Amino acid sequence: MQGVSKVYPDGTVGVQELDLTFAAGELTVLVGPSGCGKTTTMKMINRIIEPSTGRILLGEDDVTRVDPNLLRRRIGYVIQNVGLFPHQDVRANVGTVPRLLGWDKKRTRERVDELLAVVGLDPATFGRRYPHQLSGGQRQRAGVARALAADPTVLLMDEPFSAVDPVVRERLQTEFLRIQDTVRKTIVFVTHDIEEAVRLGDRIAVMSEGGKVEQFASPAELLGRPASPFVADFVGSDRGLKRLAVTGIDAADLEHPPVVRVDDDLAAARAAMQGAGARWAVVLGPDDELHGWISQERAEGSGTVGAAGKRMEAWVPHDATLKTAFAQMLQLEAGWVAVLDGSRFLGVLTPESLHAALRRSVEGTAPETAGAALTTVG
Ligand SMILES: Nc1ncnc2c1ncn2[C@@H]1O[C@H](COP(=O)(O)OP(=O)(O)OP(=O)(O)O)[C@@H](O)[C@H]1O
Repeated sequence: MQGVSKVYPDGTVGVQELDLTFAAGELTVLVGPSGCGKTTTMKMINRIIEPSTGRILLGEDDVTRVDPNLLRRRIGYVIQNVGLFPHQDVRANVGTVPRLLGWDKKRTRERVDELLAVVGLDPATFGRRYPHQLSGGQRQRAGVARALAADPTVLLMDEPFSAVDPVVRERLQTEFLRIQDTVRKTIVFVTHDIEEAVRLGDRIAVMSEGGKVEQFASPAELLGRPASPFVADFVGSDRGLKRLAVTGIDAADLEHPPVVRVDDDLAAARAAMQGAGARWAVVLGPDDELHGWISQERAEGSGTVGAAGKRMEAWVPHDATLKTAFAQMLQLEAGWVAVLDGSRFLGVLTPESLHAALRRSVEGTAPETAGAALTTVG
């Protein structure tokens, strides 16, 4: 979108001089308070609303020069409460655009069944049902399948998950992320819910009244470095906590306590802890798999580490987020969690290293300015 404005006939400015680039294959979220122009922005992309000025390019094409009907077949559209046709069954609903495109019956049917399976609706069970015979979550899934039917390059989603309860919403979000992982559409997603924005977005545009973009950034950057008091206020005072959910574990974040083996004797364990100046050591099996841990106290006397050590349940895979690691720590009342690659031990996270990892994530996403470099030192 280049210099796009929308002034409604009554003089209301929906959006003003908007410049935004949506990267191919990414999910971009438009988020902001009610009335800030999110829906106006989205609906100009498929020309449900005509822009007053400016240009909107889809690849090479200026969308204002494309026949709107042809345009909308290239752009899937999912709205709140789905907008499924009430008098058509699920199969007919999902097959809408392929039919418009003149696909034959067999091809349409195959595509519909494939998509229903993708969104987790068994075609045999749900294909012949009408929208009122589905739950809110199932209707939403059918809506997503319909939007994907003709394999559009772009998907517009306007608060698609806001009409269902929080538990169903979270499940739909998880499923949707899985679908996006396989289809990799260019998605513009409108929500007023910052949690949803942070969870789903590759990039997030925070908008304020008049369609002004206050910040356009990755979730981690938005939470770590809000560009203005407006953004800081909008993302919330618990943004530090929210950031845990969007920050992955980096090898450099891990701590490396002394390591002993299950069949080592206790004298060796004592020596390892003394050598490292540590009060405890991680106990590993022969293939570096996590067995547990042993404290200085339990390492007194004679015998093997395996017999004296304690089992350890607190672990996370290396591709988990800091939030998962922190949740494990709290749930198991553990002072640390092990980070594993498959079953292989990589290192541990403690509250201190979690905190350092959060700080690192902010510094890592910051532009390379002299100021940022200075704060990193020390
Ligand atoms: N047809 C219209 N005529 C006049 N003003 C309009 C029209 N449609 C929208 N507006 C105004 O344009 C501004 C932006 O509206 P828009 O629907 O884009 O906001 P939004 O961010 O999507 O809000 P919400 O989160 O409440 O859905 C608002 O002030 C709204 O009142």
